[in-house]
Amino acid sequence: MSGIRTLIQKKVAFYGAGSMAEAIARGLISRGVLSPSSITMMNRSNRERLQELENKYGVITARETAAKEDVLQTTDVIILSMKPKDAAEALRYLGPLLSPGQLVVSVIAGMTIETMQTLLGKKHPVVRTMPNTSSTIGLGATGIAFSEEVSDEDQHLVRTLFEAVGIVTIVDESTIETLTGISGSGPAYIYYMMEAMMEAGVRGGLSSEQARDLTVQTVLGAARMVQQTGESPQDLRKKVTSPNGSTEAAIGVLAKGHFKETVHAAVDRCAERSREMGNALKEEIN
Ligand SMILES: NC(=O)C1=CN([C@@H]2O[C@H](COP(=O)(O)OP(=O)(O)OC[C@H]3O[C@@H](n4cnc5c(N)ncnc54)[C@H](O)[C@@H]3O)[C@@H](O)[C@H]2O)C=CC1
Ligand SMILES: O=C(O)[C@@H]1CCC=N1
Repeated sequence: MSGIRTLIQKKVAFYGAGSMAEAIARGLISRGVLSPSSITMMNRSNRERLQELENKYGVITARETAAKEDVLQTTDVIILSMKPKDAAEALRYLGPLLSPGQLVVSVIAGMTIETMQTLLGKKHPVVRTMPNTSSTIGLGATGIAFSEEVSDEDQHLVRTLFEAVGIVTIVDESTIETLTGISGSGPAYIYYMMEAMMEAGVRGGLSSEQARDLTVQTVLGAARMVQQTGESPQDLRKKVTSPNGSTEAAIGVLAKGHFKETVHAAVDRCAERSREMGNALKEEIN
């Protein structure tokens, strides 16, 4: 891959090698933003998983403690991509290894910039992001909040990294939990809706393949309609809904089941849960 020109000439390490790390790494590689040889992935102890990532994407992996330590000491951008419960230990370990030129980027739900810097033991430049798994295919949606210490150049770098795998919005840190409730966790709500539509299709006599194809195309088409026509979902919904017709009947059932209120409550609960996870991490400081 060394002959391929890539957009960013920086080394990036994923500290945590699960689904989110894979989604971003895969997106960055397939979009030609980073070469696989610029990416190092590491996890706590699952060597088979690292072998799988090496085989699939040609990335470098760090398995032994000394190799991991070397990566964490020398890589330009370290992407924290472990679960919140593992973050405190990892950040405490990382802090003393970091030198000033390195940038720490977190995708961890709930963990605040303040908590990150406290656990690192210094006011190191850190970035709090909330991406989603659609980054895998370049259709991610990522919210980003920077600590004061992040230089303009590094802000640009992080933006470029995440824009390569979807859209980016820079937000005030205070809104990132709500953003998690919309776009971070949002794909799961849409999948849940799709599961229900497919099940209903099969119950009504469609084959599972038909139900799947029709549901997928319907979700895709609806999202594209909002994007490409510029019309609001409400106006587009009205165009589907003939007076006294079948759609109106269906929407009536959803409204009776408090569909909108349920979605609002789900988003609120997601944001609240992110805050709870953040608070649990904060408590680990003392
Ligand atoms: N999955 C998703 O849709 C999204 C996840 N996130 C965030 O991404 C983070 C990771 O989530 P997933 O990828 O779903 O989790 P996962 O469980 O698939 O992956 C976590 C990885 O972290 C590694 N790890 C744990 N402790 C470690 C340590 N001390 N040193 C090195 N590696 C360590 C594990 O071995 C594993 O490879 C979470 O904090 C989550 O909040 C953010 C946005 C979306
Ligand atoms: O479920 C979670 O906690 C993570 C954060 C956003 C999506 N997945």
